[in-house]
Amino acid sequence: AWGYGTQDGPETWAESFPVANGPRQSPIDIVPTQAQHDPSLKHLKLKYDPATAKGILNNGHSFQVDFTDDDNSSTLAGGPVTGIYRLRQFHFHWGSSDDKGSEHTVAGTKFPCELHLVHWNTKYPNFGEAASKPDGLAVVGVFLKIGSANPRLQKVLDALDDIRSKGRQTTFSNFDPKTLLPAALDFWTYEGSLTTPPLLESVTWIVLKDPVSVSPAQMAKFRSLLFTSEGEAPSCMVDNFRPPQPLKGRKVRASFK
Ligand SMILES: NS(=O)(=O)c1cccc(NC(=O)NCCCCO)c1
Ligand SMILES: [Zn+2]
Repeated sequence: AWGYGTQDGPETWAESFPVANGPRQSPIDIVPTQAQHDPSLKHLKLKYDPATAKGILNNGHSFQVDFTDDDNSSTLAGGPVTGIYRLRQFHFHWGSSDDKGSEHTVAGTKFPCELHLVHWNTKYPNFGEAASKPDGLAVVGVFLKIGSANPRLQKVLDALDDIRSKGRQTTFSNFDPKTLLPAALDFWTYEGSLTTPPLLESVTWIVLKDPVSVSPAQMAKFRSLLFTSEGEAPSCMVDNFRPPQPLKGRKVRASFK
């Protein structure tokens, strides 16, 4: 199976997932001076109901907070997408030290952590179907930058003690992911893919320009998770990020001047 190590990491993924070398792979390096302001882009409309938060899971690659997605209680609309996309889960990618960890980079700058809020297009019957369509998914990316402790992260980080090993999950309720976002929702957008296998080219990426803060102590909590299951030799869950991929002629648009 795939991972982030030397034997199973991003440089090996094309062996099992040839789309890894496809025309619209993610993440990318975002170069602000090359991004074109598109005044026709609508503002992002995010409506999240805290009651849809369901559980938190260590899936062996990251940890994710899952949401019930059987109605339009938690949705994304506007921005670069047409129609309504339902929130499915959010998760993070982070580094072994504060100088790396994000998947997208900004003019070569790496952030210590990146949050992904994953939504699927309700024109399709479910997430699995949507994930195989070119307009099936919309992922909002948020950079985390080292600074003061972020109180909005604390409930998520406090739950990590219960999901230390791969396969562990616990209930996680009454959480509004909107509290994890920066004040301004200015964004860059481009057509890309899942950043992990199966690397499906089905994602409209919406990467927010403004980061939110995370403290070094909070980063240490992310790094206390394990890639491995209980009973296996423990391996710290760190550096679970794919490096930037070739742009291959794609345009990155900016919602702001
Ligand atoms: N990292 S990401 O592009 O936001 C993203 C979003 C939604 C799904 C995925 N990847 C997967 O679901 N891969 C299947 C197995 C992953 C963990 O079990 C990646
Ligand atoms: Zn991700």
